Amino acid sequence: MTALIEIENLDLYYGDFQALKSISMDVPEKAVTAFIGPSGCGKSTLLRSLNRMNDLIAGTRIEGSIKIAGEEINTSGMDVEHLRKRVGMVFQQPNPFPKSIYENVAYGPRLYGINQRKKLDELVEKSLRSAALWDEVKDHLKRSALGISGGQQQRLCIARALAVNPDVLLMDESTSALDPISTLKIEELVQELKNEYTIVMVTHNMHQAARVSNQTVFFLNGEVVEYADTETLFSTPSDRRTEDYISGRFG
Ligand SMILES: Nc1ncnc2c1ncn2[C@@H]1O[C@H](COP(=O)(O)OP(=O)(O)OP(=O)(O)O)[C@@H](O)[C@H]1O
Repeated sequence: MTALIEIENLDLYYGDFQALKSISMDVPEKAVTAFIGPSGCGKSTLLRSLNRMNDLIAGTRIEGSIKIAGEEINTSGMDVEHLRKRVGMVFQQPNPFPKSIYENVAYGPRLYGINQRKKLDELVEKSLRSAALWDEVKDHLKRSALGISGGQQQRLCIARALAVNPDVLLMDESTSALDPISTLKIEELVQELKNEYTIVMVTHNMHQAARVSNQTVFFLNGEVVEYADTETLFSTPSDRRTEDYISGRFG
């Protein structure tokens, strides 16, 4: 598989505290990569590094290299707005804007200068279809996004991210606030989306990582302990610490 993201010797500090230690790994294109590990091991920090969301946290210092499609993103010259268009993100809690369903999805395209109604209508429909939400909302696109269920709101947030045509979708525990049926819908959706997008997901749920991902990365104390294809990592882990974690001995 081709690597879309190449991370090399990445160190990240929050003030004096080193949260990521010499991380080197590749993220393959058009596949699902899962980050697992106990609380506080650095999963979300690495995820946020991939679209420079850590820039928003005061006192953060980062060293090392992250290349996306061959382009270094850890440089002062990087256009961060453009990077976040290419690398979209969905969070733990659904966070639709207090606007209509339509306007949530049209927001990004409008920001990037698309104002033609017909073009926006097409983009909204395409994004909602890709997020497996169209059939449920097509007859009330003008209703408030805050009035739909949590699971639908999360799929709306996925549609909003897809509307600006990203290459990468980052998902930070994006199903942990949802009921089992909504979770399953998003897991099925991720299976579809990986045909077109590179997906990186943080999950606390090892069963989810096993069900959904192609590659799994196990983190501990800011380090990558093991990185393998998901089946191998869960069936024959090569590091004792991975084995202890996936068999529930800690974390
Ligand atoms: N804004 C911050 N300022 C200072 N320290 C932070 C900040 N964010 C995270 N940390 C610390 O960095 C370490 C890694 O945190 P991170 O949130 O990346 O872990 P995680 O594996 O995603 O955890 P969880 O599974 O609980 O979300 C933790 O020790 C955390 O306390």
